[in-house]
Amino acid sequence: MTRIIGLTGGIASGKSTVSTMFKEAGIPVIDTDQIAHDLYQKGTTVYDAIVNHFTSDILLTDQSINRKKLGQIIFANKTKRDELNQIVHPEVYHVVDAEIERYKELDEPIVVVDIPLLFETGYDKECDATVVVYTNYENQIERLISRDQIDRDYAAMKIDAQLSLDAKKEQATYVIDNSFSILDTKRDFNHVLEQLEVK
Ligand SMILES: CC(C)(COP(=O)(O)OP(=O)(O)OC[C@H]1O[C@@H](n2cnc3c(N)ncnc32)[C@H](O)[C@@H]1O)[C@@H](O)C(=O)NCCC(=O)NCCS
Ligand SMILES: Nc1ncnc2c1ncn2[C@@H]1O[C@H](COP(=O)(O)OP(=O)(O)OP(=O)(O)O)[C@@H](O)[C@H]1O
Repeated sequence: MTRIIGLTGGIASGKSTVSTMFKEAGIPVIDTDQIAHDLYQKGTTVYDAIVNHFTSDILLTDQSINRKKLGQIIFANKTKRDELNQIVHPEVYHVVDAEIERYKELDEPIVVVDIPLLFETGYDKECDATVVVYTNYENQIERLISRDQIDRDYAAMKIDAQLSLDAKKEQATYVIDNSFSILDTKRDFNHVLEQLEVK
């Protein structure tokens, strides 16, 4: 029986940091950001649907999708964000479901699905347990500013595009606090592995 663990957090809370820890523990991770990224390649139905909806204004000179510009559009406008989500999410979850079936055929004991919008899309209902990577709002802002080289207002806009981290924490089976050092986070992570009885 393959157990499905939904991994989420807030933007820049540390999902990828914890996702790497699962991989280092030998646990397969399905990364929905990466799946969405791959679906954006020129020639896919998602690429065509996005260009059709948002026009070629969101293309770079090499005809690839200008992720930065698309981000600026959708993080500032909920209607456009919902429209992009309606184009992308069904295709992402189609790939996720196929990946999970493959792991079930391999009789993999546990699979982690890294989904930024786990609760927003209701995919937590498909999981046997959920893990929320938590940090405080100020940390999220600071990390976004330094990682994405954006200003405070845009960082706040990106954070506000999701359910609050406190709300996600409330719904989580397990919470990993990623507010301090990576060593502290690793301690929380190892505790979650024990709870999941991963040998
Ligand atoms: C807006 C886009 C172009 C920005 O691309 P960029 O390379 O700058 O960021 P990346 O894809 O790595 O996402 C970074 C983080 O942004 C947040 N985020 C991404 N999409 C969304 C969204 N639709 N709503 C809320 N937060 C989002 C997540 O926390 C994600 O981890 C891209 O995120 C996108 O296409 N999003 C729509 C598809 C989606 O919802 N992806 C999330 C996983 S299914
Ligand atoms: N404990 C920590 N202390 C300091 N910086 C951290 C910590 N954890 C993560 N970071 C940094 O914060 C940024 C966000 O981390 P990470 O990419 O893991 O978050 P994420 O939730 O996957 O982000 P996104 O939602 O954008 O995919 C990165 O630049 C990372 O190096």
